[in-house]
This record gives sequence, C-alpha cells and structure tokens, in this order.
Amino acid sequence: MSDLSRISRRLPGRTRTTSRSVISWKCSDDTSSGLSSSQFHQEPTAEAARRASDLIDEDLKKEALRRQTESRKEVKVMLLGQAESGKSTLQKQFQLYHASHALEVERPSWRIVVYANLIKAVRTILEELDYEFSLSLDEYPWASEDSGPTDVAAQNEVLELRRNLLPLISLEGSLSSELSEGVAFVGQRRGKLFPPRRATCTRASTRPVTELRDSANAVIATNRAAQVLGMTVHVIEALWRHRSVEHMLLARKLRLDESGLHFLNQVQRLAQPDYIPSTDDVLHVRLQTIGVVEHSLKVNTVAGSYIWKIYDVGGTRSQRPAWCSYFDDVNALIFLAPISAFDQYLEEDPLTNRIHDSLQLLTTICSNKLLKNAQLVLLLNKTDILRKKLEAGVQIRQYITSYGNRPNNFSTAAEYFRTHFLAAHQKKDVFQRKLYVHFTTMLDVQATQIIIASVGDLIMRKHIAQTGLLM
Ligand SMILES: Nc1nc2c(ncn2[C@@H]2O[C@H](COP(=O)(O)OP(=O)(O)OP(=O)(O)O)[C@@H](O)[C@H]2O)c(=O)[nH]1
Ligand SMILES: [Mg+2]
Repeated sequence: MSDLSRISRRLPGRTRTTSRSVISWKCSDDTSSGLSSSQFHQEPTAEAARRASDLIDEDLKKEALRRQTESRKEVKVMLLGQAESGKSTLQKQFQLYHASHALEVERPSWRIVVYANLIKAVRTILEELDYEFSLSLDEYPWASEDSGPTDVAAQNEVLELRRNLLPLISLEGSLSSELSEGVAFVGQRRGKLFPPRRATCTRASTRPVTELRDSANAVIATNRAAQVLGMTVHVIEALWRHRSVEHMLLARKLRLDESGLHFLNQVQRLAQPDYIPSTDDVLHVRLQTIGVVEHSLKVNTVAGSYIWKIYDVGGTRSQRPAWCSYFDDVNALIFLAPISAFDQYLEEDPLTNRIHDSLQLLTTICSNKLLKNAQLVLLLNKTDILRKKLEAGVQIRQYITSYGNRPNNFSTAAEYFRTHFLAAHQKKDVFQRKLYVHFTTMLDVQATQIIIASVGDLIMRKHIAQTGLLM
C-alpha cells in the first residue's frame, strides 16, 4: 500500500486534493448572492480542510523520515555463488557470530537433516558397489585385486550388509518428503522462504517460512530414523570399513560429499539416543536452498544497532534468474567460489567445469548495472578440500589445461585461482569497484568468524559513509 493510500484511510475522504476541491466549490457557490448561506458553513470547512491537509503533510514527512531512518538502519547483503559453494554454511556462520542463541535453539531440529544426509551416503555407497560388482572383468581396472567383481566373498558380504540396511534406506523417502513438503524444494527454518520464480526481474510476493523440520510429521520421521539407526549402526560401520569401499575411495571411484563423509565417520555418536547435532554437525549438513531465503540479524556496532538482511540463494543454474529481483538496493554482495572444485562438473550441466562456471558467474555479476553500488567480497572457499586433493596427488592440469606445468601444490594453486578470479572481476567491472578477497574454509569456525568480523566491519564502514551515522 502506498503512503498516500495509508494516510487517506486514516483520514477518510481527506486526501491532498481535498482543500483544493473545497476552495473551487466555494467560488462557484458564491456567484448567486454575494453572501450565500453555504459560505457561512464553508469557512470552518475550509479551515478544517486546511488543517487536515497540514496534518497529512506532517504525516508524510514523518513517514519519509521513518523510512529514511529505517533504510539507514538496514544493511542488505546477498550471498551468491554456484550450488554447493557454501552460501548457506556462511549464513550459519553469520548466525553463529551475531545470534548464537538462535542456532542453539534450532540445534535439535537439524537432526532430521543429519539423518537424511547419513542415509543418502549409505545408499550412495551401496549403489556404487552395485555398479562396481556388475562390471565385466574387461571393464574392471584392478582385476587382480580383491574386492572387485572377482571377489565373490566381498560381494556376498556386501549383499548381507545391504539386506540388513534395507529398513534404514527405506526411510530416506519419508525424511526427504518431510523436509520438502512432498515437493522438490526445501527452505530453511529461520527467515522467509521465497518460492522459486520465473526468469523475470520483478519482485514477487513472499510467503512465511515453513517450519518444516519442526512439524509433527517431521518429528515422527526423525524419531523413527533415530530408532532404526540405533539398530543398524554396527552394520553401517561394517559397510564403511569394508575393503571394497576402501578400494573404491582410494581409486576415487566413490565420491561422497562433505556431509556424507563427516556423518559416516561419526556414526556412533549420531546413533546415541540423546543425540543433538553439534555446531560442527550443523555446519556440515547439506540442505539445498531453493529460491531466495531472507534471514534477519541484529548487528550491534559502536555506531548503533543495525538490521542485517542476509539473502541466501539457491545456486543451481535454473535458479539464478530469480536473483536479480533483489539486486537494486543491495549494500554488499558476498560471492563464494569453491576452488576445490577444479575436478568437478556442474550437476545440471556435466560438460561445464565448476571453476569455469564460477568465473563466468562472477563476470556476469560484476557487469550487472543494478549492483553498481554494492560492495564486492569474494570468498575462495573449500581450501581444506583443495589442500587434501592436491596432497592426494590429483593433478590440476588434467582438468584445467592452462594450469600447465606449474607446481601442483597448495600455494601455487591458490594463487593461480586468485589471479584468475581477480582478472574475471577486472575485465568486467565497469564501475571500478575494489574486490575484497579471502581464502576460506567455511567449516573452520574460528577462522571464519575472524573473516566475518572483518567483512562486517568493511560493509558497515561503507554503509555509514553512504548514509551517515544513526542519531
Ligand atoms: N570441507 C568443506 N566443506 C564445506 C565448506 N563450505 C561448505 N562446505 C560443505 O559443502 C556443502 C554445501 O554447502 P552449502 O552451504 O549447503 O552450499 P550452498 O552454496 O548453500 O548450496 P545451494 O543451496 O545448493 O546453492 C555442505 O555440506 C557444507 O558443509 C568448506 O569450506 N569446506
Ligand atoms: Mg544453500
């Protein structure tokens, strides 16, 4: 509703045009007898109308001032980047830094996501083993070794493990369905869930967040999963330690995501009847964001209290067109690029290398005119995984030929990626903005909190410089 319409509802029939229409009515009535009876009643009416008009003007001024103060108190920050780049994990780190009590309160409700991530990892292992055992000997690269199609004992052992794990695997559907209300998208608990929109740049209406993880059905599904997990934990451990799985992990034929690896390694703890996810667990969970989710945080600074609106977006290609509806009044944009992903391809486009996609995305964002006033921060994320991959001997040049004969070590690789991302920014940033760059491991709380403080300080300083200190 516009300001005018709101005020006109408070003072029925007295909009800004009221006084003018009364005056013209007086003039026309006056023509008949010089002093008409209507003139007698007219003057108080005209006076009242003038006062009403003044009141309206005053209201409008107050409203404009209120809005101005409000917008000075509000800082809008968007987290952008491809899927799985770590945006939601960064949002949790912001929450941990500025509102740790809120994270504390929601901790138990993350159980359902932890169980869903664990079960998905178990199912993935079984599917990959199935595929491995189904290969003919010609296709099998390590035919002389144990644990492949030739290892009948291993196959029988896995068959037995699978049979015992069926009750657990069968729960995955109900957990996912509770997390997504039976449809293909999931929102976060805090803040608002904006349903995915078509590729337009107009603002759509919002709907309140669905407290999916706390619903009665979600609690039932969670408790059931906890019960079955308690009964099958030893089977999961036997599968996770099985020689066939070890072989596949070593040969990089089995790739589990971060959450899967973390929860499989901690399965005994997860299976305790009184299990509550730790902060580390909450940071490790993988829950895809769909649409744009707004989170509000109160940030206290020496210059006063500010409300930070953090927009966490879904990063898959099909969701990116919806981002631009939020661009026009954004104060800062934090772009996350997972530099460990040099050997990975987009799930939605298996021909596009993920580093290449991140570079293209940054270029597109830098050249967007709607963002010309936004500060840019680039987080080169997942450095821990990059380090592990390089230590395991994965060669960057195999996936990015331009890497050439540079040493395949962390410092060279990190600098190589930094240079390329800086070049992508410089090439397209017609607004000549400074790009602040940090290397991050979003699961490292201590290191990330330092970066959050420094980035926060930077954003606040620019915001205050633009809007002035709060009175
Ligand atoms: N090892 C490691 N894992 C990370 C790091 N940052 C994020 N992750 C994990 O990567 C997974 C994906 O992170 P998210 O924060 O959900 O990714 P996102 O960018 O929000 O993804 P979408 O919502 O699909 O766009 C989660 O399991 C995180 O725990 C990191 O620096 N190191
Ligand atoms: Mg996300």
